Formats: sequence, structure tokens, C-alpha cells
Amino acid sequence: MKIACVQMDVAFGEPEQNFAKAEEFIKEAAKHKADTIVLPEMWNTGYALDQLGRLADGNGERTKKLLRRLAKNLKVNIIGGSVSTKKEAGFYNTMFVADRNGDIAAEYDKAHLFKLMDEHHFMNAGSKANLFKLDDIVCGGLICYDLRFPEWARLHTLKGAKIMFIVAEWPEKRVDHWQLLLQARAIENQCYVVAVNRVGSDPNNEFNGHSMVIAPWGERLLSGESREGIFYAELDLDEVDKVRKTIPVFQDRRTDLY
Ligand SMILES: NC(=O)CCC(=O)C(=O)O
Repeated sequence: MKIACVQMDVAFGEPEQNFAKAEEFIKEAAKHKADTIVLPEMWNTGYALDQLGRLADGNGERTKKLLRRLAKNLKVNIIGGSVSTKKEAGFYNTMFVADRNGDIAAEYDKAHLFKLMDEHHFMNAGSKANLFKLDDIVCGGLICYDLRFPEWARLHTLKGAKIMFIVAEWPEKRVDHWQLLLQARAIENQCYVVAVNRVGSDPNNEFNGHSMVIAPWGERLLSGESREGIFYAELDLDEVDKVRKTIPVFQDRRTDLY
């Protein structure tokens, strides 16, 4: 599976600009024969949390329409990063996934809200896991701060995920945590981790990308520097089974102890 990580800058509180840019990036990645294209977190509005009443996507309709159209026309899978959505109960940080047929394969509301960026004052947390199939491969999808909760990633790999997609607006000042935690999640879960972070800045933070693709043995297949652009990597899914056979962590877990 050829992966395209769209490490884009997000215009703060400017969905029109961001929708146009995301579309251009997706088209460019499709030209490079990507199978699966991944966008970053909250790419429609950025963390313009006090403007969500005006800016958030109503039930994600605009986002779903864009992703479905592009996925179907270009015959690609799209992990739509996440967008701010307005649903009946309030605002959410929502990931939509569209498959090559143009169907929505997943809708996931971020489960862990990040207090340091005030998310809990404005957003509601989701409470469902995010498992979906792309080209017959079981995948999981997490959003940014979710990465700090190993049990959450584990729950997805216990249910069969071989690729974990993680989308983020993870500030530069903690990028060392980002890199280490991503590598740890890949090694401990013996799965591919595909992680896309934004670049640029908003009124509160600087973001320096470092999107990463990590193999199940822990090798960094991609470390996306700090510039805006698309970064590519190839996944060989047989590697997951090989690594899980070599060190059978999933069989050796002491479920009688924990
Ligand atoms: N957008 C987020 O959830 C940021 C998480 C983060 O920066 C962290 O350190 O965790």
C-alpha cells in the first residue's frame, strides 16, 4: 500500500482556503499513485475553537461530500484527518474515512480531549473506537492526544488493526514526545503507524510536522521534516504477521494478570 502523508499548513479559521488546499493536495497525491492519502487534524478550521459556532462543519456534510467525491473519482482511500463538526449534542473533533468506492468507511469522534489546548471547554469527547477496512486490511484511526493512551491503541490492535493512522496538530515544543510515542505504539503493537502532523502556526502554537511512517519492527520509513508537502511511503502488510510470529507478544500477554 502506497501512503501519502499530506503535511499541510492550516489557515486558522479559514475553511474555504483549507478545503481548496486539501483538494489540491489529494489530487496531487493521486497523480503519484498513492493508495491511501492522509490529512492532518482539524484541517478545516485549525484550533479556532471560540469560532466553532460559525465555522464547524454541520454533521460533517461538507467534508463527507468532498472526501466521497475525490475518493470515488480518483479511486483512492482517504483518511480525512479530522475536522471540527457541529452535531446535535455540540462540537466534535471528527475523523472521516472514505474508501475507493466513495463510501464513508469510518466516522470517529476524538476520545481524549486535550486540556492544554482548551479543547475540553469547547468540544465533546467521543466514546467509540475507530476500526475500519481499507482494501481488506483492518485499520484503526486515532486523533492526536489519543496517542498518549497506549490502552486505546492496544484496543484497536487487539481487534485486528494492522495499520494505525494517527492525525495531529502536535506543537513543535513537544515533538520529541510525538516521535517517541509513535515509535513505541508501532513496536508494542507490532503494527504500521502512519502519523500526519500539520506545519505552520496558529495564535498559540508553532507546528513543525515530522509526520512519520513506522514499520512494525520499529524502523522509521518516513520522517517528514518540517516543510509543507506530501511525503510518501510503501507498506508491506506481510511484515506485520512476520513480526508478530518472531516475537509473539499478542500470544504472550498475561491476560490473567492485566
Ligand atoms: N491536538 C492535540 O491533541 C495535541 C496533543 C499534544 O500536543 C500532546 O502533547 O499530547
